[in-house]
This record gives sequence, C-alpha cells and structure tokens, in this order.
Amino acid sequence: MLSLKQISKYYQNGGTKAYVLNKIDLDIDKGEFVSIMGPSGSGKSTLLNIIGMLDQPSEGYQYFLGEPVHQLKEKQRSALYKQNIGFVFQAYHLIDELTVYENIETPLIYQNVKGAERKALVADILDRFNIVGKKDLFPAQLSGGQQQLVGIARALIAKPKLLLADEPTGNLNSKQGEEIMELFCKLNKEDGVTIIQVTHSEKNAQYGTRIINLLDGKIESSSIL
Ligand SMILES: Nc1ncnc2c1ncn2[C@@H]1O[C@H](COP(=O)(O)OP(=O)(O)OP(=O)(O)O)[C@@H](O)[C@H]1O
Repeated sequence: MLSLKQISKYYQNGGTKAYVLNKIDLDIDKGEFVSIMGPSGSGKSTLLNIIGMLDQPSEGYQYFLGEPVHQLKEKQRSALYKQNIGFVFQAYHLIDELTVYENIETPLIYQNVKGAERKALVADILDRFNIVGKKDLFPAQLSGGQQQLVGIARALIAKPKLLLADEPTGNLNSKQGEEIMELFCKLNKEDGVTIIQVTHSEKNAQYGTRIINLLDGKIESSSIL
C-alpha cells in the first residue's frame, strides 16, 4: 500500500540541520494494523503526517498506492489524500459550529457526493456507530468518547483505504479507549481498512498486527504480533 525509502525530515537550527526523521525505510501492506510507538519527540507524529501527506519530507522517496508522492504536485497529493485516507486526531478536530450530522457529512461535500447519497451514507454510519440520537447536537454537547466516535465516523464516511490515527484514545478514559480500539480491530478485520496509529499505550498497540518503535527519528525495531 505504501513505501517510504530513505525518508528524512529536518529543520534548520542555526547553521545545522536538526533531524526529526533520519533515513526511514518502511513498507506497509494492505490489511495491516500498525502501531507506531516511541518516546516523546522521537518523530511519531511527523512520520504519520508524512505518511498521510499532511507534511512533506525533506529527503527521500515515498510511494502510496503505486503513486510516487515525492513527484506529485500539491493538488495531486491532496486529491490522493481525499480519495484514500481518513485521519483521526487526539483532539478530535471537530467543527464546533456544525452538528454531529454536519461534521460527518463534510468530507462528502468536499468530494462532491450528491445530496441524496450523502444523506444515505451519513444515516448508515450514524446507525452503525449508535449515535443516531446525537445527530443534531453540537460537539460541545458530547462526551469525549462520543466526540471521538464522531471524529472516527467522519474519517470513515468516504470509505478510505487507509485510516491514520494520532493518539486516538489520548483524551479518553480506559473504557472509552477500549471501545475505540475494538472498533479499529473490527474495521481492520471485517472491512479490510488498513490502519496506522501512533500510541503511547502498550495495551493499545497490542490490538494491532505490527509494532514499530521509533527512537531519535530512526526505526529502532519492528515486530509482528
Ligand atoms: N516546525 C518545527 N520546527 C522545529 N522542530 C520541530 C517542528 N515540528 C516538530 N519539530 C520537532 O520534531 C520532533 C519530533 O516531533 P513529533 O511531534 O513528531 O514527535 P512525537 O514522537 O510525535 O512526540 P509526542 O509523543 O510528544 O507527540 C520534536 O523534537 C519537535 O520539537
């Protein structure tokens, strides 16, 4: 599904380059559920953002679904992202002024999906996530766990092939966190969604099929579960 070759990311620090990622080689296949772990500052979010094409590497080659991402123009990258990737954030990133229904519908509007089809798709996912009763509420009227469910529903509404999640349970209590991890497992096993999550939690990482440990911007180890 994706391949990174000798990917580096650095920031100029005075006259020197401060490397955040240093010559990363990584291949991820369709159907994997990968957890990226490592100490704070080791480059996990930077790696996830590069994989998701929200950030660009300083050096290296990157392929996604056979496309050479490093050669694509901004507009092409953005189209590739919109068609194939859903992103879930720790802080939910919902739009406060929109209802649950409208938040979930937004990616479909960006993709020019027609009104009737949008309605059917949103109704379907609200039902699946058991949040039909919340559809007219605003994010501030929901619990953290419910907000994250809406964030995941929004990330999934356009049926992405790849789901990226940066500390998806970071703001949740342990029961809510477990529910989200079980949902991820189901999405991975039953719907075939490839998942890559950044997590500090060894327990959450165990839900996946592979753990990648980052240290100082390098892959220190990679283990299949
Ligand atoms: N715009 C920037 N300019 C300079 N340094 C940056 C910039 N953005 C990120 N960094 C540095 O990159 C390093 C890696 O950041 P990153 O967020 O990827 O780490 P992380 O492993 O996800 O950490 P955490 O677990 O704390 O979220 C950090 O040392 C950070 O200070």
